[in-house]
Amino acid sequence: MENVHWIRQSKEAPPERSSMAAFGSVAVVPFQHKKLSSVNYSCRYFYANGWKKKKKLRFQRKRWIVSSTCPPEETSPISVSFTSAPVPHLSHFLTDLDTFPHPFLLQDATSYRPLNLNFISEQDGVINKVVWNKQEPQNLVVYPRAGPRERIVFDPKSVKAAIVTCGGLCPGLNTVIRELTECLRYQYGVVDIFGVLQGYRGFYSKEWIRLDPERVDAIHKLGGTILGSSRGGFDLNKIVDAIVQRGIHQVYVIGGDGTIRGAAQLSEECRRRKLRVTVASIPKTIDNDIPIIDKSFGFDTAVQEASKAIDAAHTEVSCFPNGIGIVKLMGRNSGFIALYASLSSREVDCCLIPEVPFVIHGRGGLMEYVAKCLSERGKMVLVVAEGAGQEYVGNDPSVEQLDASGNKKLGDIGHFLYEEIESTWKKQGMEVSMKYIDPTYMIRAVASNASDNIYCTLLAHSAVHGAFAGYTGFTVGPIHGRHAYIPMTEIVTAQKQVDLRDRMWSRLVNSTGQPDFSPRNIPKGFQGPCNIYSSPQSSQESIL
Ligand SMILES: Nc1ncnc2c1ncn2[C@@H]1O[C@H](COP(=O)(O)OP(=O)(O)O)[C@@H](O)[C@H]1O
Ligand SMILES: O=P(O)(O)OC[C@H]1O[C@](O)(COP(=O)(O)O)[C@@H](O)[C@@H]1O
Ligand SMILES: [Mg+2]
Repeated sequence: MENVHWIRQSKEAPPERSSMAAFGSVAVVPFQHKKLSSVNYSCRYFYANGWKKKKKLRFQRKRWIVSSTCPPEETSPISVSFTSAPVPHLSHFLTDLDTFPHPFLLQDATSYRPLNLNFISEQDGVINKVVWNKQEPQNLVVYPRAGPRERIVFDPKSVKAAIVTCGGLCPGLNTVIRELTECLRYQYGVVDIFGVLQGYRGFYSKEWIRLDPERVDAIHKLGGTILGSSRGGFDLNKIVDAIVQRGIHQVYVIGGDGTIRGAAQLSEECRRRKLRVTVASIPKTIDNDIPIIDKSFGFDTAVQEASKAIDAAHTEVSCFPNGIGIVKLMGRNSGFIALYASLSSREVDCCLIPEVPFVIHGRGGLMEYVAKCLSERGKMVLVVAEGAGQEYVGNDPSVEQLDASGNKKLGDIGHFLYEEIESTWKKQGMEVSMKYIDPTYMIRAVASNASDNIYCTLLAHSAVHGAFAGYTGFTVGPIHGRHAYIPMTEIVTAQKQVDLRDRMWSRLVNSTGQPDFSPRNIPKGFQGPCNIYSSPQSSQESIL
């Protein structure tokens, strides 16, 4: 049974470049053929007829091969089904949708042209999963692959586009604005490109500005957004009215989860009014909490900047007796920045994130670990995400405080830990050198680094291609490295958080050496935030 191969049999040969979504539910059955063992193929779809080794595969004509060898004991069929992601499209509600050739195809096109004119077909897809267990049935989702289409639904010369940035700052905002403008002008020939100032409220309360390649030429070198941003101010009807009044066809919204919730409503309202308007979003947030996509732009840069703060903390604590450095980083509900910056620096002894509750005092708690670090190394670097340990510092839940966008205002866990650690050791007459670093806005108010710049370029270009293809209510982003169009409604249903079962979190714990401070791991009698002196069992515990 050594040369077992998995063959996906299909009665009808699928047409050239057919989308996997079109195949429906399939059974995968094992097939044995010794000659195949010499053929080097992997987990891709191959069209047997198209293979060079025709002789060897003669018997397999008009069949699809799924993967190479599989363990001999697995012989039962696996059920694999494909569902197409329901990305809204103008053709769903506009019956008279004309199409036009892509400007790349026009002989007189002066715009940028890809050398090989590699257009993306509507049948091309990106699957949501690349790692699977061969014994488990698979329900795969296929998203339309991002990229230029041969036929587009707007005459580029008549298109008016608007760009807006909303929510908190993020490295790369200006690069996205620049590349939207450049792609619209140079790849499609769009002349009327407008920048909406100060976020959503700017649609109806501010003058818009004109954007062109000259104006945006050097902005990718700047932090922030040349358009300005804001929280709050989302007024659906006023915004759509402004879009109609100014004759806008394409709206590009750059923002995070809140912004995309608003953009989904804009797209829906345009559909309801039967407007020939597409709404595209480019997902932004340093928190990296957007689901489905691999990561959000600006995250890499933020991690890089956060690592500098950690380095500074480490230098400080290394030079003073019993140095304890606390670095507070952004991350409202997700601890990705804290996790990745800690992992990259390798000098962090403890990383606290919103996803992991922690006990401070008592056996197995944070203070016990601080004592251990000081006695073993004479120093400690602690990184805390702003959303961690909110049960200790959260405001009165009966009067929940929200910002203008409806986001919960957080208590200051950084200062709380600073004071708690300092006072615990002071009580014992022990000298500790406390250092507190809060680089909050410094990690996001910078220009994007090189890799984020490239990433922003791809996101912006993909968004423009998607809008010209007629998609609306979509977000763009890479899924396992390939850019795809994703319905906004899917993006806003969940927030991505650090998966504690994932090996990345294990790597962090291995790197810091921190124990599990979560309440379930603490012996009874030592739980809760304020039980510092309850049931002391040794002199060591009594100070914790
Ligand atoms: N549920 C929502 N529906 C409509 N608009 C929203 C919603 N949540 C937030 N917004 C708007 O989106 C913009 C940015 O939201 P915010 O949460 O501040 O930042 P981010 O988009 O980065 O998450 C704000 O103008 C806000 O009013
Ligand atoms: O002080 P501000 O501007 O409200 O921003 C603080 C928040 O912005 C963020 O950087 C990103 O949040 P958004 O993605 O919602 O913009 C959070 O990490 C942080 O809590
Ligand atoms: Mg947000």
